[in-house]
Amino acid sequence: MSNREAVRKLLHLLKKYNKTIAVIIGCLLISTGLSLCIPLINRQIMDAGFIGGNKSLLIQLSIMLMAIYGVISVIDIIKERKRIHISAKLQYSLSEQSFSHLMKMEAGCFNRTNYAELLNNIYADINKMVMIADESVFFVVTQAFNMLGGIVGLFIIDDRMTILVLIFIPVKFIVMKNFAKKQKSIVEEFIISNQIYANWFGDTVGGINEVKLFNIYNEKYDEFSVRQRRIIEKQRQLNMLSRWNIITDSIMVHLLSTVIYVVGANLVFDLQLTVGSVFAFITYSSYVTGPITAILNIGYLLSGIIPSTKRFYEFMDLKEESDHGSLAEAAYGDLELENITFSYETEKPLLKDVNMKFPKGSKTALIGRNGSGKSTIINLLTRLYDPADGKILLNGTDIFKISLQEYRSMVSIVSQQIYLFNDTIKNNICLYKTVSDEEVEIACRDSGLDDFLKEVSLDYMVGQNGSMLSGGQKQKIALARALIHDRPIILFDEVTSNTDVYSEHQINGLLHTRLKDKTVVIITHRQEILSKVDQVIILKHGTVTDSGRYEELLNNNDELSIMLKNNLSF
Ligand SMILES: Nc1ncnc2c1ncn2[C@@H]1O[C@H](COP(=O)(O)OP(=O)(O)OP(=O)(O)O)[C@@H](O)[C@H]1O
Repeated sequence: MSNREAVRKLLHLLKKYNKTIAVIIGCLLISTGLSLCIPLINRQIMDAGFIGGNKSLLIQLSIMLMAIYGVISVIDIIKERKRIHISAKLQYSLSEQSFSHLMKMEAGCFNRTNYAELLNNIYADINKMVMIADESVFFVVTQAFNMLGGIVGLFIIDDRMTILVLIFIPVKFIVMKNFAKKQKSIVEEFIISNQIYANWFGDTVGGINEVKLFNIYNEKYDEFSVRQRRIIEKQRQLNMLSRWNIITDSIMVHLLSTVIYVVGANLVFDLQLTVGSVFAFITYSSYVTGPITAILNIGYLLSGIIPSTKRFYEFMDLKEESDHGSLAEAAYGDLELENITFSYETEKPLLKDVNMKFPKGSKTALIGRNGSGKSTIINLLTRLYDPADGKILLNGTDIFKISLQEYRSMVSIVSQQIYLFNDTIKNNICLYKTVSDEEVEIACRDSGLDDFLKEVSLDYMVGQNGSMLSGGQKQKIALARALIHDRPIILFDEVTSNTDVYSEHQINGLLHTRLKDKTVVIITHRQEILSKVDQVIILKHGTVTDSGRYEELLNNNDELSIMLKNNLSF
């Protein structure tokens, strides 16, 4: 995305608030107009009041000044309320957009990024983008007005000295522009360093147990040190640059004031100018030179906002799950994979022309060596990924013609990689579905979780991703969850890998009792289950090599019989 496009997107964000922005700019123009009168009043206070000895005029003008300051303050409060309102609305709207996009993103988008990096990027980018409603952005709009008023004020006082100020403008502009350019490049490096750190941090915290068990703390510490130092160095450079910016600005302003004092003093001594005029002139000159910094500060500000805007919209452009199906109600029936071709990465084809049929209410076991594509079939059946070619049919209807929500409401998954929310066992089972306690209890009994529930209650908090539970207990919660949601198609992804013989027996029993009418696809190499299912499908390197009833395959498929006889795992 180009800078121009990023600016266009930012302006588009503000479009909704046109009216409020108009009020803010109106307020700023009124207060700028009022402040332009202040130097002239001050000049009168000095010349006619103090030097001329006119006490009553001095009091009147002082009261007038106070009133002007009062009005400016009231206007400022009105303006700030409006501005803060825009800022808060923007923050909510960007957060809301990013959250709903995140929920709809394709599963593949999460393969190369971790949650800490995502959180860091979204949080940092939104905070930066909201700065488009920063006070200084609106302030700059009125600065042209301020400059113009300042130049008029200067000319009113003395046109010769005004030339001095006008010569100063391009000098200051060039110096300040250099600062803005440098800051832009440091900000970009700072953002990249932060992103690298957040990615590394999320990855390291995710692998905290590996760090401990493999004693790699020192190596991780070194990595931390390199990454964190890079960020701190960039931050240091930014702080120093900003300090140099302020110092240079102030030296230049003082230089101009000194020149004005010297030239002004000569004019005062020659009785061509009053003392009050010199002070008013200095104030007006700050009205003219000040905006240069303010305008370039916008460059400063934008140099931070634009990279964040680009990254935010690149994130927003990540592909969402396709959901073009219009069918809001799908009929339960046979599930079929027809000539399915699929790959996670284009250069590495995985599934090649795969055909499978799971008749309504049937039980199918998928077997094959590691990496043969079993879980990938489940990923396609849950529509976490879309096939590159071929069709998946439910009761003869292409599942892509069914709305994603409707299709997903027909499928449950019991996976070895179940994610448990940091909530109670009951809430993890029900997942926002309202069910009676009795139903939950029955599901817990059928899933074999009731043993564990003798030790803890259903209100037991499971910890971050079920960290307070064993692998087997987590899988039983996954099974109870599937039973409670009672969907017609149930996919078991290696659920028996973490279960003991008793639980395996229980799952096998369930398949032929409570789940009797469901279409079940189960990835397992457990013989007790294989021997009872309606069909076993063997996958090898992404293709179906054989299928049939277990006993038939045992007799006809050499590879299977050798492996099972030797009790080798698939
Ligand atoms: N998200 C992914 N992105 C890229 N490649 C992937 C992804 N998930 C799996 N793969 C690759 O696809 C291939 C098939 O993986 P899959 O998980 O389907 O195998 P599997 O048969 O279930 O294996 P296992 O028995 O080890 O669980 C593997 O080579 C794997 O490296």
